Amino acid sequence: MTELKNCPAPAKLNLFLHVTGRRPDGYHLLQTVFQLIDHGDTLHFTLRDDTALRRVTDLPGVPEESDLIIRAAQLLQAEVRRRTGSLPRGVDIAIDKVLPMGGGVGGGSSDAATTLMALNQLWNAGLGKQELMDLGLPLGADIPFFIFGESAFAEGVGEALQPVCTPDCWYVVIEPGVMVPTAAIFGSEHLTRNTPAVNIADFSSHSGTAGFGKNDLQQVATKLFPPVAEAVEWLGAYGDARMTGSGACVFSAVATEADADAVLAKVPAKWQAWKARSLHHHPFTAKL
Ligand SMILES: C[C@@](CO)(OP(=O)(O)O)[C@H](O)COP(=O)(O)OP(=O)(O)OC[C@H]1O[C@@H](n2ccc(N)nc2=O)[C@H](O)[C@@H]1O
Ligand SMILES: Nc1ncnc2c1ncn2[C@@H]1O[C@H](COP(=O)(O)OP(=O)(O)O)[C@@H](O)[C@H]1O
Repeated sequence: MTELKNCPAPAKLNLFLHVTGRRPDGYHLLQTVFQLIDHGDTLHFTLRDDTALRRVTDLPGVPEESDLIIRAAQLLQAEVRRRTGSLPRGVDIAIDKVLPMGGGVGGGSSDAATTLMALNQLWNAGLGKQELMDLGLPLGADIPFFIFGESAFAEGVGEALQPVCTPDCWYVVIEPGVMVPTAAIFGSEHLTRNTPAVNIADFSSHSGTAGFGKNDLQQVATKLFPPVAEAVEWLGAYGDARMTGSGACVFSAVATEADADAVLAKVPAKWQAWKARSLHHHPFTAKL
């Protein structure tokens, strides 16, 4: 095999996100439910004759060397060399970028996770799922989840994962048109960091699960970025609207695709908005 085309990198939504404490290194301890959705980027991998790792698609604002796709590929290439003594062949990586950057839908992390899974196969590297998850974690806390490959209840910084049953539904997602820097939200003096711990059964036994808990990062993000507050208020007229991750995207669950279309038809033109269906499993791990 010399190429892997059309590899999906789906987005996630954080159905709730509680900040329960802080690690000694300053990183925040979270509890969250990650929901996979059927909207995302698509990556294409082609082996090269040398050992270079190249992104062949321009991504405005993200230099090639800092792209999580390239950094993930470098990590795995080095790991394969450590294990086998030889460097695997280089790769050209193309990306159809759909997901908003800094949107809280995990685009960069999902791209990196798909890269690790695709190159593990293309290079016959033979790493197990947990090994790939461990390799990805230092690059981004959401990467292990995407490799885990199913909707999950997460703790720690997001790396301690348990599968969880989530509702089959559609989501309307609004992009409020601002990029929210994750570090600024976690660094805010106004962030509450002591939400009492819940357990997976509390989430699972909640009937309207999309409305369980809250997003502790939302209060800070809406103060710093008024367009996020505006989107929460607007979408709130159609259901329980909340922010995903550290923002900026805002989502609400609806029962059917027709319901999603009805809300989308009314979204003010100044915002990008889209619909997505909940997924139980990652569409790429299912293919592997
Ligand atoms: C908030 C979440 C929820 O899914 O998602 P996104 O909104 O990014 O999608 C993640 O925990 C995002 O984790 P990760 O992707 O690793 O965050 P980064 O952007 O690398 O973090 C930027 C900075 O935020 C702070 N940070 C991040 C995560 C965390 N649990 N505690 C922190 O204190 C750290 O100062 C870190 O240096
Ligand atoms: N392949 C990539 N796609 C998106 N962002 C990337 C990528 N590689 C690096 N980044 C950087 O990571 C940051 C966070 O991106 P992203 O994962 O899309 O947002 P979020 O963590 O809010 O869901 C971006 O602002 C960008 O600078």
